[in-house]
Amino acid sequence: MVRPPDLPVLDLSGADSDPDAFRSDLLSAAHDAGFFYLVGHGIDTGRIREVLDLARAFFDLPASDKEEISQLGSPQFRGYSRVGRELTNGLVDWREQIDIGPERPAVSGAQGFWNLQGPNRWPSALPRLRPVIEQWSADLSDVGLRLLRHWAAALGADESVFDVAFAEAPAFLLKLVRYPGTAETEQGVGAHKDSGVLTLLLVGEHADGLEVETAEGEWIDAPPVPGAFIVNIGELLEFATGGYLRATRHRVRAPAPGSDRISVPFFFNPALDAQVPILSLTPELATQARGVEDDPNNPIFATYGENAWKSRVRAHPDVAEVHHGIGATGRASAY
Ligand SMILES: O=C(O)CCC(=O)C(=O)O
Ligand SMILES: [Fe+2]
Repeated sequence: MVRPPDLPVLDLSGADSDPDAFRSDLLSAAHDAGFFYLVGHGIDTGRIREVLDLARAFFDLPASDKEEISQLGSPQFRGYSRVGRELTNGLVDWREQIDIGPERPAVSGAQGFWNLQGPNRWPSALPRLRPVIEQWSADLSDVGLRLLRHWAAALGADESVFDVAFAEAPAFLLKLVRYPGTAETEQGVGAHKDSGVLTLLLVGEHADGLEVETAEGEWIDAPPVPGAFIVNIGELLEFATGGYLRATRHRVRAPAPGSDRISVPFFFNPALDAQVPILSLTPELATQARGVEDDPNNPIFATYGENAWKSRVRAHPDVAEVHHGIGATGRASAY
């Protein structure tokens, strides 16, 4: 039995025939909860199944096949990290994962966030992964851009106001994630906001454990809805709208021993050197904007790459140290 979610469900297939209704729902979903389910997105269930099956197949591989693409071998933070190698709020996240980005050459002599550009690491034991994920990333980027255009229009801006930031070399990030069951910790991934623009999250069947913080500071469950993506706002969209759209904190509870959770988050992000435009809201919307959250432990940078560099270095201090000589900051911080 699928539990009805506490979060809104939006249907993108209705957006062309009745954009006004869709936009108004989109605006309130992203203003209030900052999290919603998206159906009618046009990605068929066979492809969703294939991506989840490939993720499962990867995590079932022997450790040596997974370590072949260890993230420790990538200055760009790409590849596999086993349980124990990632931190949120200074604590270990109980998950293993592959990080994948756009396939581009590394920048020679790169400084700062330009170190995030470079090649992926693909497992030789699972050759089908690369073509499937490359197509998936292209298709989810289209869905992401459609949503952004509806948001722009709903906020009273030109529909294409965000396009330029994504037009050349958008720097998406995709993860295949597995949270093994454990009695050792409750932290699958600790509470955080996503650092980009928006996230399209695919979760496996029965993949419980995602929790979302409400505006009142309570935590509610976001259970899986078959065929739907879970969508949430990233810090840059909060920034672009003076806090009218909410980058909602969320976390994943570690599964009970004997079970696990598979998820495939797709972070739709602009070019590393892009600044997302700050929108001038209509007076009515402006009165409801809450301002960008001012958290001294988690400054939000206007340039996407700086925001991404902040979160990658914090999440993977081992890669930061080995490749970039950055020591652990030791301070509690968002993801
Ligand atoms: O695994 C999930 O369901 C959510 C993961 C997440 O929030 C993240 O990686 O940013
Ligand atoms: Fe997240």
